[in-house]
Formats: sequence, C-alpha cells, structure tokens
Amino acid sequence: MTDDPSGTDPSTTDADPRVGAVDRASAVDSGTDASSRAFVPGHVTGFFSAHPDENPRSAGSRGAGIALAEGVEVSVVPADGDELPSRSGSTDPSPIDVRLNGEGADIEPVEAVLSALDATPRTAGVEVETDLPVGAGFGVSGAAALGTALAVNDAFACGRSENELVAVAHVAEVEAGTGLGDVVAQARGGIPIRIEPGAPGYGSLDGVPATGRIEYVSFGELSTAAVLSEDTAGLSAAGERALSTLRDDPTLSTLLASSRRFAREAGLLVPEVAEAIDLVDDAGGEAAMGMLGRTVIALGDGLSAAGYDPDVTRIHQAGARLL
Ligand SMILES: Nc1ncnc2c1ncn2[C@@H]1O[C@H](COP(=O)(O)OP(=O)(O)O)[C@@H](O)[C@H]1O
Ligand SMILES: CC(C)(COP(=O)(O)O)[C@@H](O)C(=O)O
Repeated sequence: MTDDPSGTDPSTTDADPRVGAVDRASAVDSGTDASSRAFVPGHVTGFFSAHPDENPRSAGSRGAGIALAEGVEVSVVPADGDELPSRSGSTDPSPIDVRLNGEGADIEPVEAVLSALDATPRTAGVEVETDLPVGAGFGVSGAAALGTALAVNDAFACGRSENELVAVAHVAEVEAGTGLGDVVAQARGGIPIRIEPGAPGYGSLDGVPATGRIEYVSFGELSTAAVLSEDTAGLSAAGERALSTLRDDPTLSTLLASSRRFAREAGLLVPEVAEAIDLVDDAGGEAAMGMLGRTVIALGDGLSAAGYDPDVTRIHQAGARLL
C-alpha cells in the first residue's frame, strides 16, 4: 500500500467459531474512527550479516537496503469494554483478530508486540494492509510489528518513546525469527546502512543520501526463518565485505553492485532473479536481489527497459509514523 490512509474492508465479517471472534471482527470492521493507525515503509535488504545475541536488543544484522514508499498500514482497534470481554478472564487461546489484507492471519511479531505492551486484553483487532508481496523480502513482518507498536502506544497512551517502541518491535521480530534489521531500517527510512546491529541504544545507522524511482518484480517467497536458522557464517562474511565496500563509496550504484555480489557469494541467488538481473544489466540498468525473497529490484526504469512488467515505487525518505 502506498502512503495513503484507507478504511477497512466491510466484507470481512465471516462467522468465526472462536470465542468472541465475531464480536471482535465486527469491532474491526466498524471501528475505523476509534482506531489508531500507522504507516511503515517497506524495506528491501540488499546484503546483510547476521548477529545473533542472547539479548534480543543487541541481536540484529549489519547491512544495507532501501525503504520504499510502498509500505504497510496498521490499524489497531481498541476493544469496547461494554461489548467485548476482557481477555484476562478469557480462555480463548488465540484471542486477537489479526487480519492481513482482510484475511485472518498469523503474524507472530504482531502478537508479541501486543503482549509486550500489555495491550492484548484491550485490543479488539489489528488490521495490516499492504500491496507488497508478503514473505518476499519487503520486510512486511517488521513493518507490521513496528506499525502495531506505534498504533498501540497511541491507542492506549502507553507513554513509550519512539526508540522504545522501535526496540519492542525489533525484539518481537528477532524473537519470531522473521527478520533482524528491517525494523530499525523502517524506523529510519531512506537508504539505511546498518553499521552496528540491534535496537536503538545498541545498533547504529548511517545512510546513502540519494532518492529515486524503484521498480520491483517478485517471483515468490523465501523463508526468512529457514535461512536464518541455518549456518550463516559464510553469508555473514560476504555481508561484511559488502558493507565495507559500501562504506568506502556510499552511493546507490555501489549498493546495487555490492548487493549483486553478496547474493552470489552467499549462495542465495535464485535462477529467475539472476536472469532478471542480467537482462537489466544488458539493457543498461542496475538491479539486485531483495533479501530474503525471490525478488529483484532495479533503479529507475531498469526492469521495464528489460521487458518486465514491474511494480513501481520510490525510495521513501521518511521513517515509520502515525497517521
Ligand atoms: N499469506 C501469508 N504469506 C506469507 N507470510 C504470511 C502470510 N500470512 C502471515 N504471514 C506471516 O508473515 C510473516 C512474513 O515474514 P517474512 O517471511 O520475514 O516476510 P517479509 O519479507 O514479508 O517480512 C511470517 O511471520 C508469516 O508467518
Ligand atoms: C534479510 C532479513 C534478515 C530478512 O528480511 P525479510 O525477509 O524482509 O524479513 C532482514 O531482516 C535484514 O536483517 O536485513
């Protein structure tokens, strides 16, 4: 979804056998006025190194990527105390009505953020809306977590600062295994360079000062959790080399070139992405693989010039924010 607030879809009130689920779904569908909303840019990583740590605030990734104007909008709908039972006395094992583009969805970092902010008993539902492909390297899970943190804090006056909310979302994402560095990048916007891993107070960020049109094509998903649960030593060594190259020459062109090399060296390049990158190169453009997905991104009109029919967006200069 572009940075454009929209209402919820009134066609999504299918009966749900879970205790209280129908009431909560109704609250979501009719509750746009009562809801708090946040926009979080998509973020596509070009290269990264993985840095696990016992402390999830210290854990994360180094690397670089691009924040996209195409992003994720999250609405948090407070429970109506008169109609919806407090979940503290509920036996419902899956009490929050989380929807992704109108369909019931399981997004672990969203549930974890609600829990960390003690919002579970007070939340009727969370609506996550995006036009980005899910699971394909656009950081949708990180965006959903960060948007939920911002909107929950607003809805329930939790009194947390922005850095604290970014940290809550970062921890939720790291512990779910769905990402390492997207949340801090999405909080910043632009073309974030993650110099040190971790949440605010632990990590540190720089950026490539540039903007422009971005095209993308996704051929499907790559499981982030599966890649991160394997041995990441070789991948991380390649990511550290790419980071050093980019820090010596912090330009978009070097970001794309070092990302292409990373994808090859890390053994992550898939054939359809490799072919697209080559065709963009033949047409005089610059492209790279989006981590972690079967995704290719290109600068300017690189993919359309190579004969693809891409989605079009822009580099998003701002970070996540309330709507
Ligand atoms: N329809 C869906 N397709 C893919 N993932 C989904 C879907 N619904 C919910 N999810 C959840 O969204 C998250 C996607 O995370 P991840 O694989 O890191 O992708 P992304 O690159 O979009 O962040 C996972 O937690 C997954 O369980
Ligand atoms: C590449 C990834 C580890 C996962 O990204 P995604 O699949 O978009 O959740 C990212 O979080 C990063 O640290 O750079």
